[in-house]
Amino acid sequence: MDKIIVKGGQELSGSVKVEGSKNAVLPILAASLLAAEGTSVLTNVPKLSDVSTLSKLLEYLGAEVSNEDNQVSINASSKLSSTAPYDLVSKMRASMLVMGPLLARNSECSVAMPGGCAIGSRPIEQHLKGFEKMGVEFKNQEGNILGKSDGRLKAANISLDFPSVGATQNLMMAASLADGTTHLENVAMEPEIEDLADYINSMGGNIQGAGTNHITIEGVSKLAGSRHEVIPDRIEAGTFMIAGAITRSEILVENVKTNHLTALISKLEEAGVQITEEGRNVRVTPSSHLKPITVKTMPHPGFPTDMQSQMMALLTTINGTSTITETIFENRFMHVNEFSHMNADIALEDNTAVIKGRQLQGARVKSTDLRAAAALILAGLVSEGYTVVTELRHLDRGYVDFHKKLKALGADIERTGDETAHKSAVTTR
Ligand SMILES: CC(=O)N[C@H]1[C@@H](OP(=O)(O)OP(=O)(O)OC[C@H]2O[C@@H](n3ccc(=O)[nH]c3=O)[C@H](O)[C@@H]2O)O[C@H](CO)[C@@H](O)[C@@H]1O
Ligand SMILES: C=C(OP(=O)(O)O)C(=O)O
Repeated sequence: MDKIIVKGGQELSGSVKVEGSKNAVLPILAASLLAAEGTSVLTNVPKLSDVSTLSKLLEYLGAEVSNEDNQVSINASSKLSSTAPYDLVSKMRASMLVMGPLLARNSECSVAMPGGCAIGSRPIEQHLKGFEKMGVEFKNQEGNILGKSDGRLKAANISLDFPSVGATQNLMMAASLADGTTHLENVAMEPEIEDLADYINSMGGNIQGAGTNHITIEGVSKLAGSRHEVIPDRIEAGTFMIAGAITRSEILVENVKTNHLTALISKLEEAGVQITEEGRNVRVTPSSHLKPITVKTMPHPGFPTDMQSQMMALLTTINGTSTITETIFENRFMHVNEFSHMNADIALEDNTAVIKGRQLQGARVKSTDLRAAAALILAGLVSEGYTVVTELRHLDRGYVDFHKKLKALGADIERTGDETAHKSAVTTR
């Protein structure tokens, strides 16, 4: 079994470069299906397992996809299949994002329901209700959602019950080829929504207001492939900022858009970490005595749920009592149990974690989701002794060469399938 072994206690130094954003590129890959002519060339694409999974799904649906270094080219000009099968959809929930493009191109889709996942049940009724307003009828058939409209989708006025990122993206994609002007209200305002709108507009679409809570989409009759550079990954950037903070080390994080990270930066500053913008880079300079803080996850521009577990890792090391309240996902505290194996003092009160800082101890822990994987590794950087982190398939969904980047910063970290050399030093459970 693949595992990462970290020996705690090393100071970090130097710089680390952030990749293109996973959560931006996944909807953009799905949106490439909207182009009935031409080839899209996406650059700054991170080499992640989620990108390969979605590329396979696009190929299954009939697109030609080629990958070279950090560039992916997609030609979706052939007639597309409308069926997204369970084995591909179940690997990654973002596969649901092909619904909008398929309904727009084919007036039908059949997408397997992937069910819940480790962080919650993650229903998609906001997507379906929006599509229904655009003229789609749905039925469930043996675990698949079948959607069908009578010809071209119709523009609609849709107000989401809450700002779902995926529903905003799916409806934006569908509306971009619909008949008329769609108004989407109470939508998500994440930077990845703006990046998707920029890509669709570069294909010939007409989307205004992305990044605000009201998006207007004038449907066009066709879209064509285009070239687009994916924005930097704000969550990977934030994860490395916490790597500097947790090790009390000064590091430079390269390729960061600080305006995508305002909530995280202000919480780090409140805790005593100095964040200095240097052109496209960010210098992280923690003070030696960090202070406890209160954090609450919120839709953007609030504190991102995807940084919650990494922030928890940091707070377990700060003297005093901090709290984190999770408001986005119903079950995104699975890592608390893993942190407690590392001697962390965390009590759960409903959706709030009360964290009292103390010295962490190395232990054998398992990644419970993608961000938890990174958070446990961060905790391992400052634990006494060795930490072994397993279930790395989660990490590989969202981080490119995570252990190599930390090693280059000075961490004592290996990734291996053989832990025998370290077994005696590691607390097993
Ligand atoms: C690939 C991608 O970009 N994933 C991100 C996206 O996920 P995703 O797009 O799935 O997140 P949503 O904003 O849709 O979901 C937020 C919450 O709303 C619930 N919900 C959502 C839709 C719906 O129809 N009904 C419903 O109840 C979900 O279960 C969840 O509890 O935004 C999340 C919130 O910032 C991030 O954590 C994920 O990293
Ligand atoms: C929850 C995440 O991703 P996904 O929505 O793809 O599961 C994440 O990136 O932290």
